[in-house]
Amino acid sequence: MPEISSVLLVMLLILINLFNTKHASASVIEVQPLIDSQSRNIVRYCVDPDWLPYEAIVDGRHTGVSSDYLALLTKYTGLTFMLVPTTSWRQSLELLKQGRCELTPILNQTPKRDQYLYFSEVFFKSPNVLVSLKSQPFLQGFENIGDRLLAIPKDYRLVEYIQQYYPNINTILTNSERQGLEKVANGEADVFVGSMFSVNAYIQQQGLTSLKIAGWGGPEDELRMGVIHAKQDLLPQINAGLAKITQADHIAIYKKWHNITVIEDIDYSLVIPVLTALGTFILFLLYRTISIGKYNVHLEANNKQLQQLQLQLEQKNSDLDFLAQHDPLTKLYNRQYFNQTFLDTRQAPTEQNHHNNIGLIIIDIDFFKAINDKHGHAIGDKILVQVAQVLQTSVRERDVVARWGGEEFVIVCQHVQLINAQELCQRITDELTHFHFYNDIKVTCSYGIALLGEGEPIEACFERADAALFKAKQSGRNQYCSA
Ligand SMILES: Nc1nc2c(ncn2[C@@H]2O[C@H](COP(=O)(O)OP(=O)(O)OP(=O)(O)O)[C@@H](O)[C@H]2O)c(=O)[nH]1
Repeated sequence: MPEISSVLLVMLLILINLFNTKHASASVIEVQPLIDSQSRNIVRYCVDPDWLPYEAIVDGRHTGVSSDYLALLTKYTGLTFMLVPTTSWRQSLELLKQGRCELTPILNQTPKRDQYLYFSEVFFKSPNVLVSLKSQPFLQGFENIGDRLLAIPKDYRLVEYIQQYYPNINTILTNSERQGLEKVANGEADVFVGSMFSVNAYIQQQGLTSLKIAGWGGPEDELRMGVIHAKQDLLPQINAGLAKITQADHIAIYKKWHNITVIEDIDYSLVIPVLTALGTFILFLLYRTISIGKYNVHLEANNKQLQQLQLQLEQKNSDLDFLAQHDPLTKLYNRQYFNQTFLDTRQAPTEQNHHNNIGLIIIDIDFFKAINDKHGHAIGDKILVQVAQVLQTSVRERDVVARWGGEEFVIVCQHVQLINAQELCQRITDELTHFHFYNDIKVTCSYGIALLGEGEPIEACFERADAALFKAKQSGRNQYCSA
């Protein structure tokens, strides 16, 4: 992760640098038009058009460190500086030699240049550095260059320096610092020597990240302004102006143009494993997401199935509950329900039962065997169902009708007197008379009535009702008897 962060940091620094450079290029010295070429206040000057951050010509305008210093000199000397545009440093030097330029604002002093220029005091210093591919060892200085091919911009002070002090070094002259650096990056030269500030700027602008600073390159640059011999009278004014430049001004210019940033090459040996690991992790996440998605679909289907099974189970349970308490043929309560509810002998008769005035009616279909015999058992079943309907519709809502077994039924009435139970039996008899049974079969019933006595067990009451039924049968059927 630190590697990724440093890559991002370097990208950020490059962007900042580009912004600064662009911003800076807008900071140009405004050159006043030449009104009177003989005027003492107008100084024509030439620059290196391609030597950022020291100086350059961008869109026909002078920019860079020397541009800012000339702006200060304009303020402190009253001189007006007018740029004579050139396309190369060599051309600028030629124009200076010819007197068509009177000043150049930033350069090193050399014996050759002394022949046609006078130099101001030093106002800017910068070390020179050796630049090589990262694969090269650290060279420390010119002593360790050996057989390597050294690129130097032509007409730069360093050419004279190398020729004088290291004549055995193999050199190749380039048109500019930019071209020299590109030759090293391309492998056409092994080492380049140039000013640290401008080297750094070019490496960043061109993205030459395969290069590194491999050592110091000779004496540091001591940069001055140069005026042609014919204009030597300008020199005191210029030195006086330079002397007025405050430390704060120097630092401001230095900060504005000096942004040395060591550009780290992307370490692909680390980036590739990191990307591979990241890719693997993303693939794993993808696989996991797909698997979970499939599992969820499967789970959802299972849940639906489970819900359906649960519904079926609830239905079955409900059916079972119903069957446990009801007669499957007539759907009336069955004998088990009746016993559990009314005839549980373990329960003593309660006060509640007595207060409720419970009446029991046992009902038995007359001559049902003959119906079965004559019309068949299936019709017999249908008759049982129809009798059950008649009983159910004849009772009040709170009365309970149950099939006791065979062709026998029981009705449990609450809050009844004997007369009410007898009326109920009569009502049922009337209903049966008018009811249209299958095959126009005539159906009658006999009834045994008993009211629950005070303190009497329900069981005993039931036996009395049964005895009353027997009596009704004995008395000719189709009638009720009370016990
Ligand atoms: N179809 C049908 N017949 C049943 C069912 N349960 C009992 N039976 C019949 O009911 C008849 C009862 O006959 P019996 O006990 O002799 O009584 P009965 O013929 O009704 O005569 P009485 O009660 O004396 O009037 C028998 O033939 C049983 O087979 C049933 O669920 N369906």
